[in-house]
This record gives sequence, C-alpha cells and structure tokens, in this order.
Amino acid sequence: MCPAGRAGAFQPQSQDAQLDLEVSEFHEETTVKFSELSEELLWEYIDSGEPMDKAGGYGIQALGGMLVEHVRGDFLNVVGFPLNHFCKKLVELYSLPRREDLRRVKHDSIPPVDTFENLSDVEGSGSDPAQGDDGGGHGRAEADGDRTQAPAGPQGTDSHGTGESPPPFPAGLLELIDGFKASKALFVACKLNVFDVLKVDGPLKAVDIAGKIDASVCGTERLLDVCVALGLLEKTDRGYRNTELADVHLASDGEYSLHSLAMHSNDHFWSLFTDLELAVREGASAAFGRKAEEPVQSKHKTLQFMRAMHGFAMLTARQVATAFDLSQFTSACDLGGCTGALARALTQEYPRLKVTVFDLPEVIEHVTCFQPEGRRTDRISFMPGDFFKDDLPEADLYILSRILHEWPDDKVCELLSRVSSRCKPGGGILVAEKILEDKPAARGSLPASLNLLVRTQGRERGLPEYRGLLERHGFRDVRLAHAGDRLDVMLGTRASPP
Ligand SMILES: C[S@@+](CC[C@H](N)C(=O)[O-])C[C@H]1O[C@@H](n2cnc3c(N)ncnc32)[C@H](O)[C@@H]1O
Repeated sequence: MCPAGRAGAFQPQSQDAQLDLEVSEFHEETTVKFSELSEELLWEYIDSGEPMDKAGGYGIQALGGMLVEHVRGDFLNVVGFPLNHFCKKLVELYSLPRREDLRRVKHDSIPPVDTFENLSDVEGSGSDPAQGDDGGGHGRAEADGDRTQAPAGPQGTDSHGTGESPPPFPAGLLELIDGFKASKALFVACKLNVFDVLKVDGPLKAVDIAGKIDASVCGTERLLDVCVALGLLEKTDRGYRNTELADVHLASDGEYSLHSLAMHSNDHFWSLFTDLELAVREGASAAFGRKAEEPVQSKHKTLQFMRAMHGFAMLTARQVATAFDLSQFTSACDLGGCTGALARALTQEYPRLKVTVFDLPEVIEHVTCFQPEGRRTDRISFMPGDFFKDDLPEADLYILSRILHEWPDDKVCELLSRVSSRCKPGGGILVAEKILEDKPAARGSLPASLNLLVRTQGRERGLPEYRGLLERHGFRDVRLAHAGDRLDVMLGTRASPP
C-alpha cells in the first residue's frame, strides 16, 4: 500500500499495476483505486510535469467516476477534482477513442457510476497486463462476464474480425437463474410483515419500516427496492407503499390474502425444493418415504396449511361452483373440503343445496377460525374422518377438489371406488383439478409436476386419463369445463350398476 500522501496533494508513490492515492484532506485516510484503463493515461499525464492543482477531489460523483474502480474510506474526501481541466489535458495528450468504440459499463463503486470502456483498448491487444492473455484476445470483457454484449463486427465476426460473433445475450435465461431470489424476497417481505405495515401506515421511509419490522435499515432498504422491482411496492417521495396487488393479496388480512400461501411456500416448499435433485434421481416414492418419517404436524403448521389452502380456494371457489349448473343436486359432500370455502360458494350459488365438508380430524378441529361472522349457515356441516378408512357421508353429489393429483394411481382408484360405491345411480361426481394439456406447457406457466414430486406421491393427469379413471369406477357422461386459469372441472354421473 502506498504511504499516505501530503494532504491536498496528488502523490502517486509507485507505478505498479494499480495506482493508489492517499487523500486525507479533511477526514480519515482515504484510498482511491483507479481503474486500470485510466492508469496509463494518468501516468502519462503526471509524467508530463503538469501540476495537479487541487488534489483531494476529482469529480468522482460525476464523470470522474470513470477513473475510479473503488474508494476505501470517506467518499466525500475524494469529491472536488478539477475534472474539466483534467479532461482538456487528456484531450491534448491523446487522441481519444471514437464515441462508437465506447460502451457504458456500470461499476459498483460508491455511489454506482457508469463508466465508458474503450473496446479497442480492452480486447485483443494484450496491452492490459492485469487481464493476462489466453491467446484468444478476450481481455476484460470476457473476464467480467459481459463479453456477449460487445457489438459484433460485420460478417458475423467480433469487433476485430478474429472469430465468431457471440450468441445473443441470454437475458431470459439469466432471469430464470435469478428467479429464485424474487420468490424468496417476496416470502421474506411477507414473513417480516412489510405489506401489513405498509397497508396500515404507508407510505413510509425505509428507516421507519425497518423500525416497525425490527430489521436492519440497509437490509430493509434492499428488500424494499427488490419488491419495487417485482411490482409489489411503489417508491414515492414520501416513501414506500403497497401496490394494489400487495394490499389485496400479500397483506395477511383480507378475504383474498395469499400471505399464508407465501408463508407455507417459504416454510415448507422452499426446503422441499432443495431436495429436488434427489427426488428427480430417486422418484417420488423415495422422496416421500423420507418425508413420511417427519413428526406429526403441529397446530401452527396445520393452521398455516389451512390458511394457504383457504387463500387459494377463496379465489377459485365461485368459478368451480358455477362451472356447471348443479341446481339438480340437494346434498353434496366435499371430500377434503378443508376450511369450507367451496362449500360456502356452493350454498351461496344454490339455495337448496346442503354441503357436508369431510376432512381429517386435525383440520376440522380448526374450521371455526375460517367461518366469517354473520355468514354462517346451517346448510354447511363439518365431519371429521379419513376418506380412505371411514364411512363417507351420504350425498347426491361428491366433490373432489384438488385431491386426486396428490395421490398415486392405486390410492386414486381406492378413493374413487369408495365414492362410487356410496354414490347412488344418477348421483354426480365433481372433480376439480388442473388438467395436464397434450401440448407442452405455455412458456411461463409451470406445471405443478415438480412440486408434486418433492412433496407427494401424486402427479398431474390429462383429460383422457381422468375420464378413463371415472368411467372405470362407474361414472359416465364425463364433461369438462374450465374454471379460470388454474383449475378445470369435470362432472360425471353415476351409472346404474349393470
Ligand atoms: C390440497 S387440499 C385441498 C383442499 C380443498 N379441497 C381445496 O380445493 O382447496 C387437500 C385436502 O384434503 C385433506 N385430506 C388429505 N387426506 C385426507 C384423508 N385421508 N381424509 C380426508 N381428508 C384428507 C387435507 O386435509 C386437505 O384439506
């Protein structure tokens, strides 16, 4: 490291690969590392004997940033270099590169600055000792992982005509690689109740939000800015505030909140996905076998799971209830009906219909938490039980909403066979699932198949397969309707036994 220079003086001590300046005019020692690109220019300038009049600052906050790779110490120590004078001198000394040969590069200095790099200096010449030479003349652009942005020369060659032009920059692929950060940022913002705080008190500055969520200011600010980039928050002069999307779906209250789904994904699915490689190698059964050894779910986990299911069901229930005209049925049994969200939509839609929600005892125990005050109806009842073991309630319509995809074929057959033997001829079966399409999934809409692989033994199925399963278990006239983007609904009629 260079010894400290005289305050206010520009005193480089050595002509190593890097040029260090000590500027201690006002505050503690400050070191500036100049970018290698400017180093040669600076030495030439210094060697010319021209006095550097007022050292200690060189407009680093503006164009001077192009000279600087990083600053250690007080950034303000550095501000004030006579940049215009300096640039004029540089122009006198050198014929500067043409504008089209320059490209802008963002350096993560303090604060971040755009600098210009002269591609013809960077690539190929081997004049930059710090870059080494791999024989391919790649230089800095490749070293910083940015090479594919360099403009290609004519005839599909690079700017020097020495090789093949790089492929188009794979921005989409890089976004995909980065995508996990987006979902984790959303989960953490939910977990820290950022959206709740802003729903009540927003807009707020980062420091105030940090105080309310008991987190560091620098960490909070970065998280908030990522949420802005994700379209979950807006940044205004008065601070950060929720977008409508966050207000409705990411705050923990509200009828259509998906806050618990985000929490369930964070606390449960996120860790399961770390085993994805294993699940792909070994298959669902092996992955599920290990998971099955986990201890029984706590009340907290059960409630979180129920809230997660409830949030999704609240958004889809009406579409499922109205996918077909079900007015001919007077009693329905929603198997695995969880919090009763679909049952409520059905009773609202069909005034004659009574619905029994059948679910595991540990779920039924908590259903009262999900019954909105003043909207309870005696047309909905809850019954605890295991649909693989216990007698199924009597009904003329059996509903399986988001149940079958969770189970392997043998369990699906077992369940359908139990429903079929309980259902009277002329009775119905309503199955709500996301039907696997023949054509490959549209870009951006991920099938749930990997999700199911890491956490269940089940799988998604196509319409022919569902239809075949229902027909094999005595249901005929299987019809399909769509219930929004996320669910399809099939309705079949119990045939009379032959
Ligand atoms: C994926 S959730 C679907 C919830 C709801 N039907 C919906 O569409 O939102 C599966 C439900 O099935 C219930 N379930 C799982 N195994 C069950 C069993 N053996 N007997 C009864 N219910 C069961 C779960 O407790 C859970 O409520």
